[in-house]
Parts: sequence; C-alpha cells; structure tokens
Amino acid sequence: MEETKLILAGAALNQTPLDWENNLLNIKNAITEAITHNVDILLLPELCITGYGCEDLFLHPWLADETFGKLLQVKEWCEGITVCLGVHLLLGRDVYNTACVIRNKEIVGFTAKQFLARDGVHYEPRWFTPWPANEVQEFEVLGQRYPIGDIIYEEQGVKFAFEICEDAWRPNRPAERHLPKGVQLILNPSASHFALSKTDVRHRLVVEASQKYRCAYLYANLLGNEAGSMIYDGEVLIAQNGKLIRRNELLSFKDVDLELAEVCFGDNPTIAETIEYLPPIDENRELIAALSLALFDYMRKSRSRGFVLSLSGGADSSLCAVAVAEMVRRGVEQLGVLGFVAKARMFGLKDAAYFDMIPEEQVVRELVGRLLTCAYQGTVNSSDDTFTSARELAESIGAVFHAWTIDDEVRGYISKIEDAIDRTLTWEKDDVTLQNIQARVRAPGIWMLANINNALLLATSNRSEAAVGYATMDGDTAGSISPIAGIDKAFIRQFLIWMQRELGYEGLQYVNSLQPTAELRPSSEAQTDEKDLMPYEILNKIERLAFYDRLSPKQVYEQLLADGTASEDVAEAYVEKFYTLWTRNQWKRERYAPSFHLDDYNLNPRSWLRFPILSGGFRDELLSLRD
Ligand SMILES: Nc1ncnc2c1ncn2[C@@H]1O[C@H](COP(=O)(O)OP(=O)(O)OC[C@H]2O[C@@H]([n+]3cccc(C(=O)O)c3)[C@H](O)[C@@H]2O)[C@@H](O)[C@H]1O
Ligand SMILES: Nc1ncnc2c1ncn2[C@@H]1O[C@H](COP(=O)(O)OP(=O)(O)OP(=O)(O)O)[C@@H](O)[C@H]1O
Ligand SMILES: NC(=O)CC[C@H](N)C(=O)O
Repeated sequence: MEETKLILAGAALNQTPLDWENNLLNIKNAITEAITHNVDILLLPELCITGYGCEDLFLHPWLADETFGKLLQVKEWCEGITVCLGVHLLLGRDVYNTACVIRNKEIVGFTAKQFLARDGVHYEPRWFTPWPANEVQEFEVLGQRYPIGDIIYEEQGVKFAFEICEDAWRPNRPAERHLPKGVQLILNPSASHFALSKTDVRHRLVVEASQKYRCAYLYANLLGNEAGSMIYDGEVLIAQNGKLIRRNELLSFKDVDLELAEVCFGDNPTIAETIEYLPPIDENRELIAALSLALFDYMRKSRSRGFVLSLSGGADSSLCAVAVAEMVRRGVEQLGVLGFVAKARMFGLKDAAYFDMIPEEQVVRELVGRLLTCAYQGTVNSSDDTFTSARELAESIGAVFHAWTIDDEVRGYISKIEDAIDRTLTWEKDDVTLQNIQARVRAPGIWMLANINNALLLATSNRSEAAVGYATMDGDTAGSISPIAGIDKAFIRQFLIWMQRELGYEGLQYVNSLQPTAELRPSSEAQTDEKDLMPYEILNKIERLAFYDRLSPKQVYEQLLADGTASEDVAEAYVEKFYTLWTRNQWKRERYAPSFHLDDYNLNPRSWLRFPILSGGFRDELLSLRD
C-alpha cells in the first residue's frame, strides 16, 4: 500500500440526556468545523445523540425510534466526510450500544460494544446486550438494511475498526483481533467518567495500544457534567505507533472541543520503542477544574439562578464558596464575559451590557455577587474565629454575605419540647439532641434564601462525614446538591491551603488556621470533629481499606497494626467505631443531595457503593477482631 494521509479529528461534546436541541447542535457544529478543516474521519463520543446518562430510558422502545430519526438527520450533515458517532439500537428485544459510521451522507454500518461497563459508576448490562466477537449481522429499519457487528471499515484504503469505551479496558479487547486483520486505525468513542488522575490511565491505554497493535488510535470522550453526577473531561487523544500526536486541554467550558491531526499510513510503520508517559498529574488543579465545570453545568442545566450557602467559616463550606468563585473565574477566562453570561442562562440583555462594560478585574467579583449568597448563622457556641473566617472569605470573593443568630429559634424549640415532655434538656443527657437542633434550625432560613433567589442550596458534607454519618439529617445535610460529598476531609484541608497559595484566594487564610469543629457543643468543651470521631487520616484509611480494597473488618484491623497506624487497643476501638457508624448511617447516605463523582470511588449508593440499609452491622466480625 502506498502512503495515505488522513486528517483525523475527535470532538468532545457537552451533551445532556434528552436535550435533542443541544445535542444535535453540538454534533452539527462539530461536523461543520471538521468539514471546514478538510477532516477525513471525525469521531464523536459514545451515545452522544441521546446522552450517555439516559439510564432506564434506554429500555424504552420509543427512545430508540426517536434516536434513529435523529441519526438520519445527522447523516444529511455529513457531506464529503466520514463521521463516526455513538448511538443505541433496539433490535428485537435487545438494546445495543453502538458506533455508527456515516460516509458522505450514507450509513455504512454499526459496530456494537462487546464489553459492557459494569463496575463502579457503570451499570450498562442493565440496559445493553454485549455483542459477540467476530460476528456480523444485518437488520432493517424503515425499509433499509444495515450491517451491524464486528465490522472492519475502510477509508481511502486504510482499514479501521472500533473499540467502544470499556472494550479497550479489558484484556481480550477487540484490538487483539484487529491487528491480524490489517487494521491500521482504531476509533474509540467514549463516555469515560472523570476521576482524579484517570487521564493518566487513559493515556497509557491509548498510546500503549497504538504501539502494541501498530496502529493509529483516535479517542473522543464526552465533556462536562452531563446528567448531574458524573463529570466527563472531554479528552481527545490521537496516537500512532506508540507516540502521542494530540491531546487537548481537559475539562473546558466549551460545548464542542475538536482536535485534529494529519496522520500518515504506510506499510512499514516505525514503532516507538519507548513510550513517553504523562508527567505526574496535579490532582489539586484537576479537582478545581472538574468541580467548577460540574457546578456550572449543573446550574445552567437545572436552570437555577446561582447558589446559596450556609457559610460557617469552616473547611467544607469554605471550599464550596471558593469553588463557585473559581467557577466564575474559569468560566469568564474561557468563554469571555459575554459568553459566560449567555451560557449561564440567568442574565438579561441589560445585565450583559453592564458586565461587558465594567473593568475586567471587577467582573468576576460582581458575577460572584450575583451567583453566590452566603449566610453565617451563629449560636452561643459559635466562635469569633469562624465568624471572621466566613465574613472575610465572602468579602474577598465578592459573595453576598448575611449574618444572623439562630439562638431564639433554638431556644424556642427546646422550651416547646421541654414543656411537652415536662423535663429540662441537659448536655449530660441530651447531647446529640441539643447538637442536632442547632444544625436543623439553620436549614429553614437558608432554604428561604434559596427559594427567593431560585438558587441551588449547596450542602457541604464531605466523604469522611458521609462514611460515619457525622452530619444532622435535615440540618447540615439539607441542600439541592452536595458538591464535595465525594472528597475526603484530609484532601479538602490540603486543597484549601493549595487554593490560597497557588490560586491566590487570600480569604482562605483564616480557615486554613482553624481546627475542624462543628461548634455545636458549648465552647468550654472545645469540640472538634477528630475528638468526636478519630483522626481523619485514620478514618479515611479505614474507609478505603474497607470499601475500596474490600477487606474484612479483621483484615482492616490487621493492616492498621501492620503499617504502624495504631496500637492494638486503639486500632480495635477505631475499627469498631467506624463499622458501627458506617452501618448505622447507610440511610443517611441514601438521602444525601445529588453529589459529583470526583475521586476514583465514592460512597454514593446510587452510583458507586451499594450497601444494605438494614443489616447485622458486622456484629460477629467485630467481636472476633483479635482472634
Ligand atoms: N436505619 C435507619 N433508617 C432510618 N432512620 C434511622 C436509621 N437508624 C437511625 N435512624 C434515625 O436517625 C436519627 C438520628 O440521625 P440524626 O438526627 O441525623 O442524628 P445522629 O446521627 O444521631 O447525630 C448527628 C451526629 O452528627 C454530628 N454533626 C451534626 C451536625 C453537624 C456536624 C458537623 O460536622 O458540623 C456534625 C453530631 O455531632 C452527631 O454526632 C434518629 O432519629 C434515628 O431514629
Ligand atoms: N455558624 C454557622 N453559620 C452558617 N452555617 C453553619 C454554621 N455552622 C455550621 N454551619 C453549616 O453546617 C455545615 C456543617 O458544619 P461542619 O462543621 O461539618 O463544616 P464546616 O464548618 O464547613 O467545616 P469544618 O468541619 O472544617 O469546621 C457547614 O458547612 C455549614 O454549612
Ligand atoms: N462508558 C464506558 O464504557 C466507561 C467504562 C470505562 N472503564 C471508563 O471508565 O472509562
């Protein structure tokens, strides 16, 4: 074969389940941009017509019909170009997750996914049927017959085939069979959820495959917070023969992010002997990029007008506040003032003209003022330190800041109940009750502000608290989204120091010098989270060993001893406490507001970690820790 040059492009798309208008516009814009650049093959992400996150709707026959109609529309936009995109098909009673190839306005065929994603946040076998390797069939829709299966396609003499997302993550991946069939190009349409440092794994997967299978590899992921919880980083990768050719900027605020490269295909490719891997990932930088994009997409897709936050001046609520500020800063930086204002969907023309006129350094502060309202809700147990921390942080980022006390309301409830039960409530007897009433009394006022602003109420729970239920149901768990519920407390604390130092959020200097405390007991008791629970580092370690590494309670206990974390008595006490609180509080995790998936795992029962609400609570296992 003579050398053939193809211009390959991948486009990340910010799609939304069932938002046909948005999804088709993004697809059309990507195709138009590709045609302008004389692209030969354009790859779009997995299930990008419907959105990847349609969940049980994939089982609805009408959705497949509707989607096929949209696919026929897309086909008409593909003049002089080959476009490959993810779409589901209903054949008989089976639903398939496929990649469709359209060449010059004709559908050439469909490749169906062979390995369904079924771990962590993925539940594909609930909806889709896997396709058997090496099999090709035909099906008919609206009088037209199409091939479907393990197809090898050809573009200007270059043979190409697919791996659809998870296909590439399995040992017996389709690429193993592609090489002997002369395939020189593999396309991978993906919906690969974001997790810290995961880009490194994807990079290895793609570049190593291009080396091992002596081919070019084109990869395109979804982009943005698609359906509420999972975030996609919009990664586009083009590699060939063990060398990376293109990799885009991840987690952008764009709707369409297209990358292209001219790639040469010949008979005797030079294969790189060594692969150049990515440098270590800066997870703090990644986290803030993901969090701010996730918040922005959630806000605009839910048509909310900003955020409301009960700001205690502690670490968790401070992180939520700076995340919104950073959302605005990054959004304006990437989209421009007018682009950001338009995309936020909450400002009128007058607002837009105003924001366009004011000096740049003022814009972000003023936009934060319009998008974030905070309230400090003190009690007799609150300290000046946390008040100063909250006020200074809100002021430094330009958020609206209210401060009031809730002592009257707390006293009102306590005296009502004391009258009803005819006894006085005391800290000795009623500790948790007296703590919880304070947390609960903070909920109605802050919900009122959220309703007035038509804004999202940010719930501030982190993953460490969620593990042990260290939060008051309908109190500090109240909220419409829980953006940091996937992040552990130790990570949050170092992250806030990084945000101050690296991103210049000087308003964080106060919280960065405070010990985490709920401030629910009288100040004479100097309550701290770690005194109530255990050191967060240990809590996080137990949680990870127990539910990520899937060890038994005894194995967790032995691990704590083996790595010198604690003595026998202390390790036993912490393991017992962790499992007891974990079990008792599953119901709380079921009731958390929707949260973002940010780390490589989380405790969200809807997406990652299923656990029974009622159980024996590891009673026997905890009794035999030392046997
Ligand atoms: N399986 C189950 N299904 C449904 N409900 C269940 C249940 N098990 C217990 N319950 C119910 O749960 C209720 C207790 O839950 P809840 O009222 O939330 O209270 P609870 O979990 O008992 O206590 C809250 C804890 O969170 C701490 N906290 C609160 C607020 C803020 C912070 C902070 O870090 O700032 C910390 C506080 O110090 C205390 O240790 C009980 O009424 C019980 O009946
Ligand atoms: N004085 C307060 N004013 C406003 N909100 C408060 C106050 N105290 C607690 N809250 C709300 O309750 C939430 C839970 O408190 P918690 O102590 O767990 O978090 P934090 O104060 O943000 O961080 P830290 O645990 O590091 O002190 C806070 O994030 C905040 O939303
Ligand atoms: N959509 C998929 O098949 C995703 C699964 C794959 N393991 C990933 O996380 O990237």
